[in-house]
Amino acid sequence: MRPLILLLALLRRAPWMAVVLNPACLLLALFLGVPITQAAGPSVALTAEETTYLRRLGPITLAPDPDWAPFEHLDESGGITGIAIDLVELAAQRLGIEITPVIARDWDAAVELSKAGDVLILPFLNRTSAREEWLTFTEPLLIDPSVFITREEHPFIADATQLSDATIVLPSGTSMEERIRRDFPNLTILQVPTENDAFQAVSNRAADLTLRSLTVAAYTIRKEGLFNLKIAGQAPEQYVNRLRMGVLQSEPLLRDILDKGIATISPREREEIVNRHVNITIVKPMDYGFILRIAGTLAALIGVSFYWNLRLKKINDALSESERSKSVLIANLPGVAYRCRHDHDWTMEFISAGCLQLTGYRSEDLLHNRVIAYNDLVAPQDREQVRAIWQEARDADRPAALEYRIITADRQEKWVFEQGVFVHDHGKRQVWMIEGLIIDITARKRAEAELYRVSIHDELTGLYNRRYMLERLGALMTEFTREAHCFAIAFIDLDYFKKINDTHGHPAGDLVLREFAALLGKSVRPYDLVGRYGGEEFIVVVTDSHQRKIETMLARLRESLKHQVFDFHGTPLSVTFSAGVANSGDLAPDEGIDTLIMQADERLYAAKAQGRDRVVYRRALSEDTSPGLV
Ligand SMILES: Nc1nc2c(ncn2[C@@H]2O[C@H](COP(=O)(O)OP(=O)(O)OP(=O)(O)O)[C@@H](O)[C@H]2O)c(=O)[nH]1
Repeated sequence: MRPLILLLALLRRAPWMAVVLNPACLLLALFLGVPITQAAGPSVALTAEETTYLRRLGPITLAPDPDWAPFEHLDESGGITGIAIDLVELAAQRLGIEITPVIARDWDAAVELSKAGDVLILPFLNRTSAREEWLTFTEPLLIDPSVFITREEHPFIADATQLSDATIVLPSGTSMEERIRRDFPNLTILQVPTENDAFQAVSNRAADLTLRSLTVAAYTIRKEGLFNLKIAGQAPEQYVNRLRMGVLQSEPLLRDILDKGIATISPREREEIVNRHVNITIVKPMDYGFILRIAGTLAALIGVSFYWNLRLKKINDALSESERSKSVLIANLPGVAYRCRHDHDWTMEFISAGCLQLTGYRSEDLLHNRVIAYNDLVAPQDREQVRAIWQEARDADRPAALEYRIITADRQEKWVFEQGVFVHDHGKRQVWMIEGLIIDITARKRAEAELYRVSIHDELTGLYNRRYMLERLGALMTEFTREAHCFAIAFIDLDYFKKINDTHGHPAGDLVLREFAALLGKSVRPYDLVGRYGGEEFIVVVTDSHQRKIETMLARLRESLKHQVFDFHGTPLSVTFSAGVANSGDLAPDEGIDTLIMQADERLYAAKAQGRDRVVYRRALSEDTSPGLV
């Protein structure tokens, strides 16, 4: 009997001794490094029913295998010892019960005692269906893997099904034999009487391998000095030993009580008990096949990762290059790239650095309207139109392109061209932002304006040219037809102009043309139109014309001209003009601008024919005209 069982038994019979023994045990435990919990009293509370049951049950007997070291075996003094015994004792101590071992001759005898009901418990065995015929099993006291044992020179066993021509040796009467026959039909089975014989058979080459509990193997190799043996591989999961107490089927309550005690044993306590008997550190043998598989997988992973890293690097390089060129492009734009909200302020979320040059404000001044909103930069007269164009683009779901003016920080007006697009969400339901470009087109606008100005003006006199005058006459005619706004035209031609050219040269004629044009310009109201129709012929268009107004204007012109002397390098030059006038109000309904021009032209010729220096209005009037008469 183990000293601990003796001690527990003593305490149960004479509780007063605990007063003396508890401090002594505590000191002893501290000295030996034994966990305090092991010295503590019962830690499982039994129910009244369980206590009554145990009292009625009487001695709790168990029959260990006397020859199954290190789990259960006889020590030198004939007492039973081993891992199983220590685990049972610990559970019993936690339960506060006493378990009495009955030492049988051998394992078979122990089984017979159990089958006969002479002992209540077989302490440490795997559950099998054969054993379940008379036993009920507790939870495992210990879980112990099974391992293949071979001689030193034997290669590591990764998969025992691959072994050929191998003989496996097993002790007879174990639960393992039948399973091995089924799972490893490739192996020849050799049976020997005891556990120890199995190890010896491998050591002395009677068999190639055996399959035993790891704990037993470690213990036996060490104890028997079988150093030509080694643990060569772990058996599959179904060979793991779950070593339990087998309780007579008639005593399920005893099994439940024992389970309560087993549940209190911690993994650390199990490990300490096993080490106390085996004193081994288990170093798992190298599974080269497994390592090769892992190495292969790792190599494949490294290869794949290397490939993807390369691809990623290429993509990143391309992206960086693309980002770089985009940045360079944006930085060198003749304007700005932007992203703004479609709100009243056109709130900028991003605007490139060109902002400063374009607007006189830094990008950060415009971001989120910090200093100024973009809408405030748009020239007030263009704001409505800008908004309308963007709204139209949004409604039609298309990009927008527009030109408008902005007012810069130093109050200059600049023309800009903007092109942008709405950035939608995936469903295109909610508009996010507008993204686009704004470019300074002031220079182009000025060039265009100059081109246009040149295209509609006469170079010598600065008056509108014939093409522009005809264009405007067409527009006035349309307006007249639609809204009856009358207008009158006068063709004015200088008299005997050729003589000036002939007498004083072409430059003298140019001077007269320029000076006369200036005089003509001054004679009309700002909203009347004056142009050079060709050569020395001019045209005046008087809008909202009443006969009186054009008469007054031409009379004033003749009067001015009478006193006007053009100075050509000291040579005084003077000139008169003849004119023919036609009024849109006098046209028949089917007559248009051509008729009006023809009438004015005819009347001009009439004025010439009548002696020049006069104005002819209507045919009726022309009969009355005399030189100088208006
Ligand atoms: N200096 C100058 N002369 C021009 C220009 N354009 C036309 N002329 C001249 O104007 C003159 C027109 O002469 P005519 O058509 O005979 O007319 P006119 O001499 O004024 O005689 P009437 O019109 O009948 O009074 C021509 O000598 C043209 O060469 C111009 O731009 N500069």
